[in-house]
Amino acid sequence: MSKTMTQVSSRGVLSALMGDAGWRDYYQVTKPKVVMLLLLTALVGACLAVNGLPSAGLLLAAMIGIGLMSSGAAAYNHLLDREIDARMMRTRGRPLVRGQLTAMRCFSFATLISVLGFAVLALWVNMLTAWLTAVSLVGYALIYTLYLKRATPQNIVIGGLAGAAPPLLGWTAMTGNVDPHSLLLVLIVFTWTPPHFWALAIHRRDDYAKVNMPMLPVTHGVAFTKTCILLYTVLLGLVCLLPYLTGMSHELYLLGSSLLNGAFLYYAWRLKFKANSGDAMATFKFSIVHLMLLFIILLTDHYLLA
Ligand code: HEM
Ligand SMILES: CC(C)=CCC/C(C)=C/CC/C(C)=C/COP(=O)(O)OP(=O)(O)O
Repeated sequence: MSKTMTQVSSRGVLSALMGDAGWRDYYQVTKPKVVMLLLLTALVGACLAVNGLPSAGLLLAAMIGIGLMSSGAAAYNHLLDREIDARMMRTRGRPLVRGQLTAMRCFSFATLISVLGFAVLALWVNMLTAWLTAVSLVGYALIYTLYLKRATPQNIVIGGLAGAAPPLLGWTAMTGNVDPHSLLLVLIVFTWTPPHFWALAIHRRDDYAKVNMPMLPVTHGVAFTKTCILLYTVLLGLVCLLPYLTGMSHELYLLGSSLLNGAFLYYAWRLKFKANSGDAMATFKFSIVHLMLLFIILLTDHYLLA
């Protein structure tokens, strides 16, 4: 059957826009698994901000806006890191390194979805959330990626604030203001980030050393980094008590978070004192399960016991 003019022309426009890149290349630069966990924390922040169920339309708009801007931040990170990504084992298969996606197309894509996300938040959520999300995007894509990451071993402690913002963004999307309880959720993710990343950084120490990236295992050694992971994991356990102690969460959360933090502490202790070769990556992978389950327990506790 002959193709209609519209099919040919629309396909022509699409291929002109995408070039050699397939949709998978654009999808990959958004760091989808990271953004999905970020959105889970934003969803929980939104649900804990209200009694009962949040407005479905408002929640949908917030998730779309925050998701688009987080994806845009990740795409800018791929663009700005493409030179070092080409030299590291872990990242050398990325779309811009392979040449599947050009820098200009990645920049255009990142800008398009970031602007779209800001517009959704500004038009259908509120300006506070739109601006807070924009600040998080700049914090991660520029301040962390372009400066902190290359400047100091404390890069991810400070840069972690951007990735810890989503629970606050979900909360302000529902209420239009910054509640102290929402900052507790930010503090949990902020405290979780160093053990999360430093475990991976231990495993990838040689990669980061090769590109002169001042990650803690490179600047201060693996033993010191393991001690910092253990100390931050203890701190995380204490910080996770705050939602219960302030009355935001209840016994179900206290039990669940204590079990999860006990497990995280075991991983961090084993990494420090009884490490085998795969323990750093096992700790990194557990950190992701830990944060996901922690926020699911926060949500369950809110609806079962609030
Ligand atoms: C400055 C803060 C952070 C740093 C430096 C960091 C670092 C990293 C790195 C280097 C990876 C491996 C990525 C890869 O090899 O493709 C990773 C994976 C991941 N991170 Fe983080 N992270 C941070 C914050 C967060 C936050 C806040 C979340 C979610 C709330 C998160 C969730 C994840 C997830 C789900 C993965 C697995 C991605 C995959 O398997 O594709 N990270 N992180
Ligand atoms: C709007 C908003 C909430 C923005 C922040 C969202 C965001 C995408 C956070 C990403 C956290 C993360 C995986 C950082 C790793 O960057 P890296 O450059 O150290 O990792 P890489 O070497 O794997 O690229």
